[in-house]
Amino acid sequence: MIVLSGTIGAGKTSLATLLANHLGSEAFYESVDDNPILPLFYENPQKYGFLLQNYFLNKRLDNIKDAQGSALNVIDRSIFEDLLLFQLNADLERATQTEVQIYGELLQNMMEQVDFSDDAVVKTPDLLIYVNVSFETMLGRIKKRGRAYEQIENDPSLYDYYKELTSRYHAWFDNYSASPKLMIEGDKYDFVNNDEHLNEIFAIIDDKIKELGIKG
Ligand SMILES: Nc1ncnc2c1ncn2[C@@H]1O[C@H](COP(=O)(O)OP(=O)(O)OP(=O)(O)O)[C@@H](O)[C@H]1O
Repeated sequence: MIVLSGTIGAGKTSLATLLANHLGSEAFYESVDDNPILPLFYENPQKYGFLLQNYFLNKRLDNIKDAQGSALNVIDRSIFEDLLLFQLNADLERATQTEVQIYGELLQNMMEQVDFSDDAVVKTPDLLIYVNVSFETMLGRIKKRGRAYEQIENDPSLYDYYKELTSRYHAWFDNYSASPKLMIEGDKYDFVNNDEHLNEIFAIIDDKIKELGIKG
């Protein structure tokens, strides 16, 4: 299983589709627009933060189970980043540190590999790909995509939230050690609109898959 990671608007969902197509595997998505908690969370993070994390945890585990068929299947967002977002929310007093602790322990427990039979669900990715985009690119994408609850015009406090999120993402990726990892420069390669860039990205990922011996 290949999992994508990166901040809001990094291009994970698009890359998941393109990459799965390229690898002849399947992509699995966390549908953002159907998420009933997300708009509530943006409106009242204190009230809905913990519920949102539990919602995501459940959905991401579903994705991991669904993606078991092939090591080349692609998931559009890793389960590991949620703790980063939740910790940020707690540090901004939109959730409590106790909630983060309980959530973190639950996550750890759920991710533990307890079944060693041949058909056990393998929860750790074969490869994590981080799409690194700058703060400016992130803001541009959020604006262009236009999801109402993500817009800074509707809630100016989101500017600081997004800024802090961007800087924490870099540290998160540096510290990530649950699986092999690869960083892609999302500012440099416009893989959504430029086929040449897309092919360059594919070549980088193909090399890594070969080096790691990942087979479908
Ligand atoms: N654990 C979380 N806690 C709080 N908000 C979250 C969490 N995970 C995702 N979100 C929010 O959900 C929305 C979707 O984020 P996500 O990065 O998964 O998708 P995306 O923005 O469509 O990414 P891409 O454009 O790279 O496909 C964003 O508003 C993000 O802030």
